[in-house]
Amino acid sequence: MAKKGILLVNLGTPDSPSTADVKRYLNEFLMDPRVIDIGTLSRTILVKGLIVPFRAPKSAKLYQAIWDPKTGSPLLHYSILQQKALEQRLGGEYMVELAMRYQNPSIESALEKLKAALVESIQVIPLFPQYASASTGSVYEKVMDIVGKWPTSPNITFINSFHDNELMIETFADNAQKYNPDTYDHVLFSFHGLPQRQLIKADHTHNHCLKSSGCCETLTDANRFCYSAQSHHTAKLIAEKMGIPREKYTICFQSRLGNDPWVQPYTSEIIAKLANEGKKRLLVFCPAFVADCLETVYEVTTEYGDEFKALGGEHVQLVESLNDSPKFIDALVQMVNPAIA
Ligand SMILES: C=CC1=C(C)c2cc3[nH]c(cc4nc(cc5[nH]c(cc1n2)c(C)c5CCC(=O)O)C(CCC(=O)O)=C4C)c(C)c3C=C
Ligand SMILES: [Fe+2]
Ligand SMILES: [Fe+2]
Repeated sequence: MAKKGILLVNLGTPDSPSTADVKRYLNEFLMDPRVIDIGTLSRTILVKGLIVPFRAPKSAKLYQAIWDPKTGSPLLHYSILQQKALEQRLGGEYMVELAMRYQNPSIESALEKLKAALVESIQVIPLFPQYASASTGSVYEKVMDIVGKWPTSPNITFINSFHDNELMIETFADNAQKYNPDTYDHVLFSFHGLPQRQLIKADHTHNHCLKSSGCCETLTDANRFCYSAQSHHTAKLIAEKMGIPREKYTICFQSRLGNDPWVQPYTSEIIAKLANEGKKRLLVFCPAFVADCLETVYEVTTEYGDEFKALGGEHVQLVESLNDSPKFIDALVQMVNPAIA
């Protein structure tokens, strides 16, 4: 009997932490018009002339700091574990492939494997809990660019977002327990940032995002694709699950690139504010990522940790990501087939 195909897609990572490989990765990533959403000529000048030449050697050093001698990039390592665990949990009826939107394993190669196995259907799961055009939307576009050219169009479906998935929320809450959350002065929910322009573009009502104060902080029917509103919703659900009172946590956005305004508040500014208020210990969740990666292991633990200490703080504790925790694999099983979960 033909198997059902599942394609897990995460963002991407360089093949190695060498400057040449980081350059290739950043070029592919940042030349995506959904990631830097400006005209082609301006994007080419900005990315190839400015960002990549200056950023690649610096980023390569950061990747070298997190690269495991045996398992390589944490993002790829945990993604492979997720793929293997999901395939095992789903059983013989399913074939699970992993791809990265940028670099390797490529979406092309993963789709070719599913096609060669004559799968009866393909379900694509972009591994981004909150919808953004720069992440989920880009995966849709790339998959459809490839599959749309096949002579036989497969039965294909996509998971759009899973910002409120109960098992995902529980996994983050469970992961925090071992740090005794009550012993922290404040909790941060730090999401990957996004240019404000992209929030406005993704507003399908054309009349909602960033139109009034706080409009992107509550999820409603009108802004259901808003990355900020979905992020606020995820944070609220984790906080509720853990019983963290509203005044004890802040939702913020990290990893800003360039000078354009991004979704606010910025994590670095919140860290400085909390240090100035005399807070000593911070517990940080990064619920935009399903796997630990440069943005969690390096940016939060090392960069924000050092910044906080330099301003008088004592400790920044990252709550591990979902990685291959069995409950998160259950969440993926549920997305594929609620009857199995
Ligand atoms: C305009 C720039 C960027 C946008 C928009 C953006 C959106 C976005 N990214 C992720 C997930 C990840 N991003 C990661 C790294 C990363 N992101 C950017 C820039 C934008 N991201 C850069 C330049 C980098 C590289 C790191 C660096 O050079 O400092 C990663 C980690 C990859 C890894 O190998 O570990 C992830 C994951 C999402 C979900 C998103 C939209 C919401
Ligand atoms: Fe990013
Ligand atoms: Fe919004």
